Amino acid sequence: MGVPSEFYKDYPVQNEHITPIDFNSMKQIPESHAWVESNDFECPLDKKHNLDLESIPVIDIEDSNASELIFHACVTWGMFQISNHGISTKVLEEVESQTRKLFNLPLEQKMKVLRSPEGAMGYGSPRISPFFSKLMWYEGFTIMENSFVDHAKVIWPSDYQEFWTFPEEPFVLYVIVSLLRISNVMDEYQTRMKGLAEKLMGLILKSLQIPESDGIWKIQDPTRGPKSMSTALQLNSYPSCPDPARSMGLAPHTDTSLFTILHQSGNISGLRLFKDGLGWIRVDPRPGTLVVNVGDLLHIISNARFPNVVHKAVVNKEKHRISLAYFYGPPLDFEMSPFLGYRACEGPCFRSLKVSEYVSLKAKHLDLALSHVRIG
Ligand SMILES: O=C(O)CCC(=O)C(=O)O
Ligand SMILES: [Fe+2]
Repeated sequence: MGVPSEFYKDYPVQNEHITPIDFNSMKQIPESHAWVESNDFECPLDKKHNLDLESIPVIDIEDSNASELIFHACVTWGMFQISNHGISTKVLEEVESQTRKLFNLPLEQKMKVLRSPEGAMGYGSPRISPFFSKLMWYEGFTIMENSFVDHAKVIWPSDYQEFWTFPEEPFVLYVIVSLLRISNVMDEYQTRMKGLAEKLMGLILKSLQIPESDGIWKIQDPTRGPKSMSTALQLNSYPSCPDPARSMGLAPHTDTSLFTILHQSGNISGLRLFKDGLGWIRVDPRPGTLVVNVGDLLHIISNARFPNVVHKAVVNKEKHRISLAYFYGPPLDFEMSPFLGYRACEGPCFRSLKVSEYVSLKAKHLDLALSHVRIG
C-alpha cells in the first residue's frame, strides 16, 4: 500500500533483501534462490469437479447486479476479474511496454534507483523478502502518487542533473527520453486506476450494505487534500528462470490494501491463489479483464466476511513476465472498525485501529499482523 517513505524507518531491510541479482546472467539458480517444493499443491482448475468453483468470476462492472456479484465473489474467493472497466487496451499495452523497457535496462542503471533500506519507493526485491529464508526470482519498482519524474529527481538528484549536463552521451539521452516517457505513462495509468478504484470501492461498500453515512464512504472525498487515499503502483518483473520448479516469483502473501487491481501482461501464466481444500489455483490472464483481490484492510472492515486472499506468483522458463499491481487503501490516519451490518458475522472479529498501526504491524509481523488485531 502507498505509505510515505519515512514510514518504514523503524523497519529497515538488509541490503541482501533489497538488491536483486542479475537474473539474465544466470545459467542456473544460485542456492540463495533455490526453494524446496515451491510449487506444491498445484491444482489445475481443469481437474476440479465442483463446477461452481471452477473459475474466478468475471464481473462486468457496468452490470446492474455488479455489487451483488462482487459480494459473492469476495465471500467465495476474495478475488474476481472485471470486464468493462474502461481502461483501454492501448493504455495497458503502453504501460506494459514502458515497464518492460524499464526492467530491460542494465542492472547498474536500475541500481541507481534502488530502494533505500528504510524506503518504500524505487527498484528492488519484494519488501516481504526478510520474512523468507530464500530469495525470490523477482525485481520490482514501487511508484507512489505524484509524478514519477518528481520521484526520480528525489531518488537520484545528482545523476538526474548530470543527465542534463552531459546530453551528448547517447545512452544518457536515451535514459532521459525513456524516463520522461515512462513518467507520463505511469502518471496516466495511476490516474486511470484511481478512477477505477473509486468506482470499485463504491460497489464493494454497497455490496456490504454499509450505509453512506458511514465514515468509510467519506475517505475518498478529494477535499481531504493530502490526507486522501493511500495508493501505490507496483511494477513486478519475473525474468525467465532456468529452474522454475525450484524458484519462487513472489512468495505467498496477502496484500495490505483494501483491494488491489492487477494487470497481468501478455498471455503468461503466473498468478496463483490459495483456496482452502483445493490448494493453489491458477488465475491466468484473460484478455480485456483485470484482477481484483481483497486485501487485509477490507478483510477487517468486512468483519472477516471477505477473505484476504493468499496469493503468489510463479515463474517460467521461457518468458519474462510483467504484472502491475495498484494498491488502494484508506488514508493512514483513518480509524478502521469492522462493519457490523446484518450481513457480517456476529460481533466484531477485530478491534478498531488506525490504518497506520496496521501497516506497522504488517511491516513487523507480516501474516501474523492480523492476530494482533483479532478479538477473541
Ligand atoms: O504478479 C502477480 O501476479 C502477483 C503480484 C502481487 O501479488 C503483488 O504485487 O502484490
Ligand atoms: Fe499481492
